[in-house]
Amino acid sequence: MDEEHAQKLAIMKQDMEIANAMSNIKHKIVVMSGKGGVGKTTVTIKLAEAFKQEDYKVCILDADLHGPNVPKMMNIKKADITLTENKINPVTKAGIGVVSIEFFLPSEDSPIIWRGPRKTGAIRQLLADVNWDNIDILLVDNPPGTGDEPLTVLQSIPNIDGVIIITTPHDVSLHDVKKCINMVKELKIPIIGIIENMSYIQCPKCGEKLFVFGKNGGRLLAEEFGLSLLGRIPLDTSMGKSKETPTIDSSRISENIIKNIGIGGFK
Ligand SMILES: Nc1ncnc2c1ncn2[C@@H]1O[C@H](COP(=O)(O)OP(=O)(O)OP(=O)(O)O)[C@@H](O)[C@H]1O
Repeated sequence: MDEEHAQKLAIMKQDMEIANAMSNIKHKIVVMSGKGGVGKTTVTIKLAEAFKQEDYKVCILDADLHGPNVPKMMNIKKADITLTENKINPVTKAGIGVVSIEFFLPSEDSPIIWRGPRKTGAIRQLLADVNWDNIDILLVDNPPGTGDEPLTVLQSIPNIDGVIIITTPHDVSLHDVKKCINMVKELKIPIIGIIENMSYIQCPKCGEKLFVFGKNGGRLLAEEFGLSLLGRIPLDTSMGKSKETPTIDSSRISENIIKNIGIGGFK
């Protein structure tokens, strides 16, 4: 057998291992953005909390190898990794399961200096080697953009229910997110909808909404692609050192997602 053939066989074998490992997850949702810093991780965590509030068993996969921020934002200081039948168990925090590459780095400041194949290999190995049992909703925090790692996530996870696209009203974010939408469309994966983060600032005194980064960008984007705008999240101006994530009410958005992908009837 030549090397190319052997490689193809190894990929097929791993595909089967991934499909098998993930077969009991009821719903798989991937959260994506065109560029970094728009609040993808924040929204992922807030959605997980909202789903948990509704008694769904939720797990987050932090697939962002270069900036695995989920543990920090969820205040997971030291993750004690346990195994069941040689599979990694998600670390549970506040009733939410978390799997992050950061758990396997020597320290939280250790960078990943790997080239493409090693990174995609690490993502696929995590998918195959985690104990994904007993999960109603898996939320995947995908790295930003349309490169190797987000593509690996989309191509390796079988039967993704859909992708949630995060943007801010800034022109650059709206511009970059279009590429992301087109990539998901090309892969024929459903898009659940768009969430516009940092949409406006609400005056604490009079309640007036100030659209400092532009108005209606998310809505126009949704219209252009025939997608639904799942919600708009204001900028929390009280973000500071005292808290890891902004105060956001994402319950309405999670309800929209549940409606859009027909989750319900199980818990
Ligand atoms: N609605 C909001 N109000 C205030 N601050 C916010 C809001 N959303 C996100 N942030 C803050 O913006 C910063 C970037 O958010 P986050 O890390 O979630 O973005 P990201 O898209 O996941 O970034 P990356 O992909 O580059 O890791 C964080 O400090 C986060 O607390």
